[in-house]
Amino acid sequence: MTFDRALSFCCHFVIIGLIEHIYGRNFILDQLLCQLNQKQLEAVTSTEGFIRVIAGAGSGKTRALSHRFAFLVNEIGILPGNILCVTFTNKAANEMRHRIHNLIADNDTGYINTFHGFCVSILQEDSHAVQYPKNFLVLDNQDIDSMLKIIYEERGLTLRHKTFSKARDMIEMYKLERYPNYYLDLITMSLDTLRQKYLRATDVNDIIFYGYLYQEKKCFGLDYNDLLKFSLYIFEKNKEIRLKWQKRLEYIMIDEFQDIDKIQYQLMKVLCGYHKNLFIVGDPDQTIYSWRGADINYLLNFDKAFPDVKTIMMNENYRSTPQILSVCNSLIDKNKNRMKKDLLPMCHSKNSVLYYHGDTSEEESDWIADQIIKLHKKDISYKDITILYRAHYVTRTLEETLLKKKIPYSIYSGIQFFERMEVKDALSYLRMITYKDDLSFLRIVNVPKRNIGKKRMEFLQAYVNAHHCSFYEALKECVEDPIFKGTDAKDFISLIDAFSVTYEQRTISEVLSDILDRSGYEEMLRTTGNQERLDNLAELKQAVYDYEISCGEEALLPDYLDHVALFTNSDVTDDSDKVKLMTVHAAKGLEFPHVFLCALNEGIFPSKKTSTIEGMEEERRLAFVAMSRAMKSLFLSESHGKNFDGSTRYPSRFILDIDQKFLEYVKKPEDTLIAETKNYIHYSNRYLDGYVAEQTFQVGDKIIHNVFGQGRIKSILSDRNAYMIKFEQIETPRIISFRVPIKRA
Ligand SMILES: Nc1ncnc2c1ncn2[C@@H]1O[C@H](COP(=O)(O)OP(=O)(O)OP(=O)(O)O)[C@@H](O)[C@H]1O
Repeated sequence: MTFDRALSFCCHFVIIGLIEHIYGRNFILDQLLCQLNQKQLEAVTSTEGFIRVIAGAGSGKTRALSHRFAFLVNEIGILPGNILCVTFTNKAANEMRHRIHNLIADNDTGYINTFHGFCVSILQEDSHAVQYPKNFLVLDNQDIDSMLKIIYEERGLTLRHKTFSKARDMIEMYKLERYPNYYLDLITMSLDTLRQKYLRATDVNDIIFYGYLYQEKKCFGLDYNDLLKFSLYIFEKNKEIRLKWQKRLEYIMIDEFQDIDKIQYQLMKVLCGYHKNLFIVGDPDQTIYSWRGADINYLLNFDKAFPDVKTIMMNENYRSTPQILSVCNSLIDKNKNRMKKDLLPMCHSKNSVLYYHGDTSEEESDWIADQIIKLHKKDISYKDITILYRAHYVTRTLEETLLKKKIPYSIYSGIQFFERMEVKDALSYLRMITYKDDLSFLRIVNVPKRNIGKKRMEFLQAYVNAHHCSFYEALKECVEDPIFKGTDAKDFISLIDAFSVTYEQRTISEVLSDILDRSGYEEMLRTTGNQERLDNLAELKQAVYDYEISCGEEALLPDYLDHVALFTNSDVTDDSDKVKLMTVHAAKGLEFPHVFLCALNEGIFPSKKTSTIEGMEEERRLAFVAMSRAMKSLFLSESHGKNFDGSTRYPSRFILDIDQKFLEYVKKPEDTLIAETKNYIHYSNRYLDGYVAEQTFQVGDKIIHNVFGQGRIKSILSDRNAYMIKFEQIETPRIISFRVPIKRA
């Protein structure tokens, strides 16, 4: 949080206090509730039992959730610590926390977190039930890669066997599908037995998988899957702990319920088992994570799974203009498998949705840039403009154009902020002070250089293996050995030990600045003249400071480290005046005044990886999510040319799906291109799994085939979706798929 924001919070609390003093509590309640429409009001005040809100995009779900929290606290008198509010991302959790802060004027905002983040809270309190220490490590991708490095070196594997990113995916798949009970190995096996299992493995995947489990257990590290599995396991095995959490969580609210997966659903079911107060909000049209296990049926069948469910529908949209909503409604209406609902506009405007077809991608980028310049001339800030796309690779031409036309922009992604070398190093120093774990040790013991190179590390590794201790313990025990003569090992130990003793009495930001200074890390960056890295460290310090302000007294270093391990790049916001570029997935749950959705081409959006009918519907939902982010204006564009694989680029079917009367064509594709596109879509649809071609003819009908000419249907092979046809010009009959167009003769 910036200083300005902190100040505005304080002012807000003072003002609430004053109003309460002058006008009394009912005035505050009226203020709280008068910001809501009828349906929102119903959602906010229906506190008991199982409530499902099916809400359209921009209909104020987030507003309803935050006001409901405030109503429970301010009106009913529930303590914030007895409410759990689950959001989809950390960014959304932060946003919700701020909003609730504003509404309840209380520092304690209870549990507002993602499922993973909430599991960290469970385990911080109860990991003893699985013999894990309270200070377990939450692992992120870089930690996993460091572990893979150790395994690869130990077992002679190379990236040719498997890249780290494929290995990570494989581990996740093994945990979810192949060995769903893997966590029992972590919990019940001794470290030695786990190591034996790893050493006995011969298959590459098994070596990596068991090597990883061994490494995880060795440092008491838990990845995202483990956090959920461990929590569920504890609840299953330990009735007392389960009851404690169930009793504590008097009210549970879950946002973005359309994207919940099986294990999150199981956890939620356990948690609401005592008070039975569960409030869920979701939009079936915004399910975009099926590929990661999300299942829309949990939302649709909620009323069958729980007793006396009250369902509230919210369709009044406060975000977008009527024109934008007509485009969104008309697009999503083309999905067959959906609960029909239209978004109703509450805003007024005359701006049309513009569509531009470029002959080349340069032309498309030029048009976008020119539109941005026009908006900017009308006093619209760059930061109110966002360019969305399906996949990162389309941004190259766009970036070149923005640079050329001197339009400032920032991309939400690339290397993730918390994965940048200097940020990871700084966090490793903090972790070293707190946990003294091997991963952090290996990362920073020789950064900056302390003359502890390969030979000395091998020496330490041998000591660790022989004495079953950590690297840090090994270094401390061997520091007087002649091999460490001429190194800065002693200074390193004094530094870490000194900070370990004092960090609990200091603020995290103080510890961070001090360790970066005294370790010589910042000095190292200064001497190499790396300003960008220094700027990133400054940004990290600001992030730590924001965390301290929003968490109050709870802000301890171990909490911060757990919090930060759950972060992704989309959680870092850049508030400077720049156009934002991001993928549609990253834009989920956000809104922007002016939106450009570019590269709307077949093979890009919908993605060429789409291989099923359901997948195609998910792509359409994704396009719907993209368009429904726009508040005041929406610009759609695409361009002709060739794809990477040499295939022709056609305009996306999603443009054709939209009722053309809702689009204003700035430059329209030629009629022939539109005809070709329709033809392409027609044919490519038939290759999607789940495509059911209809049987349109009966036995005996005379038909004409494009190539074989006239013929007569002899029989219908329903099980194979095909006809047996005797063609006049061919002697023997042929089996012809329903997929192929055949005309009646
Ligand atoms: N009752 C209301 N009156 C006026 N404005 C409202 C009302 N409810 C919500 N809004 C405004 O509408 C916009 C959308 O609200 P919100 O972000 O809560 O929607 P959402 O349902 O969470 O959206 P999505 O699912 O598309 O991410 C916000 O700018 C919000 O301030």
